[in-house]
Amino acid sequence: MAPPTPSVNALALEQSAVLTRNEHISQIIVTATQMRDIEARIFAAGMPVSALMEKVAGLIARRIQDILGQDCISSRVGILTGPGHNGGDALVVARELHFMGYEVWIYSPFDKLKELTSQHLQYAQSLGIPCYQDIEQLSDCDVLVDGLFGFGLERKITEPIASAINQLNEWGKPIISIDLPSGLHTDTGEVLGTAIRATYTFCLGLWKQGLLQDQALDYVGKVELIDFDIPLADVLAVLGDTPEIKRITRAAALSTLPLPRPPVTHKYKEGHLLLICGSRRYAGGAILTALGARGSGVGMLSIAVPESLKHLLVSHLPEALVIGCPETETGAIAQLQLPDNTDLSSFSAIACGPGLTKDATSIVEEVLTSDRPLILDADGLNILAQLGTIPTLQKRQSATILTPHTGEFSRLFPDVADAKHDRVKAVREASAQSGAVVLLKGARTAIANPQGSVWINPESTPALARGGSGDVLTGLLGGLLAQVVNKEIPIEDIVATAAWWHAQAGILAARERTELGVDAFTLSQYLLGVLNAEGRGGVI
Ligand SMILES: NC(=O)C1=CN([C@@H]2O[C@H](COP(=O)(O)OP(=O)(O)OC[C@H]3O[C@@H](n4cnc5c(N)ncnc54)[C@H](O)[C@@H]3O)[C@@H](O)[C@H]2O)[C@H](O)CC1
Ligand SMILES: [K+]
Repeated sequence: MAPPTPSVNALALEQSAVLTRNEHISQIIVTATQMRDIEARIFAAGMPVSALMEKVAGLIARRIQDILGQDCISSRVGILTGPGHNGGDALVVARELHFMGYEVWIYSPFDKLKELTSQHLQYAQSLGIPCYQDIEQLSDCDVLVDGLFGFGLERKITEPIASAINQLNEWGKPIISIDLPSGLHTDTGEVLGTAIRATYTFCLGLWKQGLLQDQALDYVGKVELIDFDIPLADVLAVLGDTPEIKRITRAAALSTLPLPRPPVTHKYKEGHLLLICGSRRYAGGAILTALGARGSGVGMLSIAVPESLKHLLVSHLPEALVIGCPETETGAIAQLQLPDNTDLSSFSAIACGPGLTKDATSIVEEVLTSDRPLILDADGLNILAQLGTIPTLQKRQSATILTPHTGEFSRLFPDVADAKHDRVKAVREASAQSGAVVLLKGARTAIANPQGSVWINPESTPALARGGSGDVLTGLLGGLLAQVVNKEIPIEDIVATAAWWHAQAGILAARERTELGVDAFTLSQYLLGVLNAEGRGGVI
C-alpha cells in the first residue's frame, strides 16, 4: 500500500524546517577547532571518514564540472594535493574529473601523507593519472584545484611549498580552493607565509571565520558554501553556549525590516528620528545622513543643524522638521534648541555625529545623558573618545550603538586587540567593555553585542570606499532603529540589517554605474532599490 500522501501542512512544515536548517547553516561561522569537533561528532555517530570525504569531494567535482562546462576535452585540470584530508578531497576530485573525461594532472610534493590520502593517491596513480613533485610540470594546466591545506593548517608554509604557491599565483590561472585558500589561517584569515590567490573558494560544510576577515579578501575570490548535510544538532551541540558568530544573510536582514506596514498607521507610529549633525564646515554630512534616514522609510525625521544650514537642509528634505540651532563662531551647533514642548525623550531614537566637528562637545555630552537609543558616528565618536569611552558609556542605561571605522575604533578603544589583525576579537572586546553595540566598518563589517555575539556582513563592494558613505549608513541605521526599536528586535539585529541594506545598495549601484559611480548621494538613492530587487517593495 502506497505511503499516505503527506498533507500540504506537513510538506509546508517540512519545507520550512529544511529552509530553517539551511538558513541557519548559512549563517553560522566556525573556527578550525569547532569544525574539527563537529566532524568528530559525525564520525563518532558512525559516518566513516572515507564516506564523508567521498560525499564532499563528489559535491566539489560536480561544482567544478558546472564551472568548467561539459567541454571536458579543452580543460586540463591540475590538482594540488597536500598531506592531509584537504589533499584527500582533492585526490577524490582528481579521480572523479578523470572519469568525467577531463585531462587531470596531480602535484603531490609531500612524502608523508595521511592514510586515506595516501590510498587515494595510490588509486589515482593506478588509473594512469600523471603525478609530479615539481609544480612546473603543471604549467600547461588550464585550471588548478587547490587541495594543499584546509582547516588543518597549523603553521607558516615553508619551502618548497611556499615557492610553489608563489609560482602558482604568478601564473594567473584560475584556481579553485577546497575549503580555504591554502596558506590562510582558518580563524583570522591572516596569510601564514604565503597563500593561494583563489578564483573560487568552496568552503566545506560551515563557513570558516578566516574567510570573512578583511585581510583574507585578496585571497578568497568568489566564495560559496558546499553544504554536506551536517546535522544542525551536531553544530549546536559543539557551539553550545559559546557566543555565536554569524553571517548576515538576506533572509535574516529582510526579517528585521518593518515590512509590510499595518494598513492602519500614521507617521508617528513609524518612528521619529532625531538627527544631530552638520556644521558650516561640513554641511554635506548633514544632507547625506538625512538622505540615508529618508531611505529607511522612517515616519518622522527631525534634523538639528546650525541655524545657518537650516534652509539648505529644508531645500533637500522638505518633509523633514529642520531645527536651526544657535551656533558657535566656527559654525558648529552650540546648543540644542528643540521646539517647544519637546525634549530628547520625544524621539524614538537619536543619531548624532556626522559633520559636527569637535566644537560640539557639549551637544554630545547632552545626548549621552538622554534615555533614548543613541547612535554615535564620526565626530560623535571622536568626542566620545575625548570624554573617555568606557567611563562615559558606563553611565548610560539605554541602547548605544557606535559605528567607527578602523581609525575611530583605535581612538575609542586604544587598549583593545588590534582591529587589523582580528576584527572579530577586537569588536567583541570593545562591545563587552563599553556595553554598546559596536559596528566596525570595513570590507567585511563586523558587529558585536556586549554578550559576545558577532554578525559579519559577508558581501560588500569597494565602491563604498568614498567620503559620505558612512553618513548615509548612520542615517539609514537611525531611521530603521526609530521604526523598530519597540518591536523586541535585538539591537544588533537591527544594526546588522542596516549594514546589509547599505552594502546591498552599494552593490546594486555599482552593478549599474561601475565601482567608480557610487558617490554617497547616489548610494542614498539606491537604498529602496534593494527592497524592490528583493521583491519587497512594500509587499511581502
Ligand atoms: N576531517 C575529515 O575527515 C574531513 C575533512 N575534510 C577536509 O580535510 C581538511 C581537514 O583535514 P586535515 O587533515 O585535518 O587538515 P589539512 O588537510 O588542512 O592538512 C593539514 C596537514 O598538513 C600538516 N600541516 C599543517 N601545517 C603545515 C605546514 N605549514 N606545512 C606543512 N604541513 C603542514 C598537518 O600536520 C596536517 O596533516 C578540511 O579542510 C577538508 O578539506 C573533508 O572535507 C571532510 C572529511
Ligand atoms: K585548500
